[in-house]
Amino acid sequence: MKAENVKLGIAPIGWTNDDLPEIGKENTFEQCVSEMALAGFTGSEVGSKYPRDTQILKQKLALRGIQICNAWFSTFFVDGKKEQTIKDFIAHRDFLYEMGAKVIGCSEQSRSIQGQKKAIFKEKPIFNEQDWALLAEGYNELAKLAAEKGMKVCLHHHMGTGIQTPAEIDKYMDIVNDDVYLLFDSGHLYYSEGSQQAMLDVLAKYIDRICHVHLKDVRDEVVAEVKANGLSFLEGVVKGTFTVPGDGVIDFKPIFEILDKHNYKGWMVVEAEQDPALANPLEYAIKGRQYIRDVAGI
Ligand SMILES: O=C1C[C@@H](O)[C@H](O)[C@@H](O)C1=O
Ligand SMILES: [Co+2]
Repeated sequence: MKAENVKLGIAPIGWTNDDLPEIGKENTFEQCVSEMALAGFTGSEVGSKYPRDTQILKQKLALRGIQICNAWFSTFFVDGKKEQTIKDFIAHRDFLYEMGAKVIGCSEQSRSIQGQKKAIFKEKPIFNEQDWALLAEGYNELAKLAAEKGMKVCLHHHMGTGIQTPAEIDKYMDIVNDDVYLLFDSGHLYYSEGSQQAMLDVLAKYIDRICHVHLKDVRDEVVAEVKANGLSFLEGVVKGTFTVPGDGVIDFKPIFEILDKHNYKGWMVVEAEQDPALANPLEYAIKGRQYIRDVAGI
């Protein structure tokens, strides 16, 4: 890949999982960002242990050569919580802007089961036409608010949410304005479809509307167990559904090729939530970084 186009980050979720705070609670913020730098990354998303004071956070990150490139934001438009979502979004946007990020990765969490004890392959929400209209109206407004600061809004398709499958991504991309973007997460698409090709098709189809990338690998045998036993998303995470690129079933070479061919400019963020007691975060960060060096040439 062309090194001048792409920056490499890693998410703190491999050290401490904010969806399951028990996982990695012993890992400190300082350890996390120091190990990110040690493994060769220059960017990070934001975890709950990060200082919220932007001056303090900037100083601690600058010491390690790390920049903030994005932070997760939950939206609740389909639940009818537009006013609160917009208010919270503006505060989140201003924090990220102050930190120098250019994109805001959002996920529609109305009726999401990703944090619940429900079978991830059986009980996800399905949006109706009225839900989709609320979603489009909300995301079109977020895009305008982001543009006020020269930033972009992208939606994170996610297991257990109303926008998980390629058909749901198509619907979303169809009904929002062109200035609303997509966050491509390899792990969530592969997990949902069980198919490398389906994942690549989404990437190729929307490459010009993708402004942020999460690199997540998947362990097929854990997905099979999740399916067979009706496990929840988080039960799967604890068992090791996800891992760093190169350690699971996904071949990232064609992903890098599509991104490179279309001159993708932005961040690729390794995001591999698993139990840090079983998968040492520094060791796995180094493993993921080496794989990217070997396969993407950056
Ligand atoms: O981007 C992400 C953020 C996490 O909180 C989430 O559950 C994870 O799977 C993900 O892709
Ligand atoms: Co992700």
